[in-house]
Amino acid sequence: MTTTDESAAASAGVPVAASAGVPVAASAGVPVAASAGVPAAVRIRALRRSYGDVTALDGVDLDFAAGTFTAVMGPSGSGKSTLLQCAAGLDRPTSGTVTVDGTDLGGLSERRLTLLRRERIGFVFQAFNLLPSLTAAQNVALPMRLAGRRPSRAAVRQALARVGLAERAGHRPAQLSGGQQQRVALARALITRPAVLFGDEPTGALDTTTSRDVLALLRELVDREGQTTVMVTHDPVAAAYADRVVFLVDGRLHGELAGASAEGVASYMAGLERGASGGASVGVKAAGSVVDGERAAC
Ligand SMILES: Nc1ncnc2c1ncn2[C@@H]1O[C@H](COP(=O)(O)OP(=O)(O)OP(=O)(O)O)[C@@H](O)[C@H]1O
Repeated sequence: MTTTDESAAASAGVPVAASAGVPVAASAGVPVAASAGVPAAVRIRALRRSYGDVTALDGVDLDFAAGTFTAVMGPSGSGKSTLLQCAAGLDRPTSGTVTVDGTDLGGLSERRLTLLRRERIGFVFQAFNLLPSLTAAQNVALPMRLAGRRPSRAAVRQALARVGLAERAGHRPAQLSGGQQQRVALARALITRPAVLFGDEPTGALDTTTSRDVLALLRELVDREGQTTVMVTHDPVAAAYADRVVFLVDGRLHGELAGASAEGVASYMAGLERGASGGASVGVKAAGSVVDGERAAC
């Protein structure tokens, strides 16, 4: 199987994670949404991931509440992609637990983990990873076909309709714009109705306007269908589409903002880049509010 095939297969069904463990003033370490009685689609506890001498994740506790949209930010090398890969079952933690939709990934054999990834987790990448020789419909159906299943035409059509591409089913990637190609990748990730959709810089290869269109679609999928979504991004404007932004620094959770504006996210990031004390604080509940600077000294 080629790398592209593997990516396509991996993107066919995904789980996610959520935030907890960040010192949040009003909820004492409980994620904002979870504290409001929303179950966690992804639960991460004491997550560590080392690569030789490099500690990419250093004890992360986080919940991603069902039906919410979370952005993960932080300086380069802070562990964002590693967090997503571990939460999506694409990488194995050195220690700690990841629970997706009630299943502890650490207890699964490789085969069962692969099955869970296909059925319960969706993943989209910066690169769209579509097979150029296949039509949009065939690309959407590919992961299920690789899993030995044949999705109905109606299911494929519906998946494309959910991302606004019902009329493009017969087009090949080269006949589609970048934004449309990412929408096909989204349809492919969502066809199994995953418990969690993960995106690693899903708009990183798109121009500003197209990027906003894709972000608006992600937001709509959360609002309309309750699609739990977790996205790594470097872009404060992108992060502002999320309900919640969590910040990693040196493999640790540094803080979070709820309902933040792009300016609020940019300000927090600027604080981190100045050396942590500037904008570091933890936001809770009220839209755009920043409450409690407890981790500011990290
Ligand atoms: N497979 C690997 N082997 C060795 N080190 C790795 C591996 N994957 C990640 N790392 C290291 O772990 C740390 C975290 O990497 P990660 O890619 O998760 O960071 P990131 O926040 O996503 O960075 P960026 O924003 O630059 O993409 C880095 O120091 C990185 O070099």
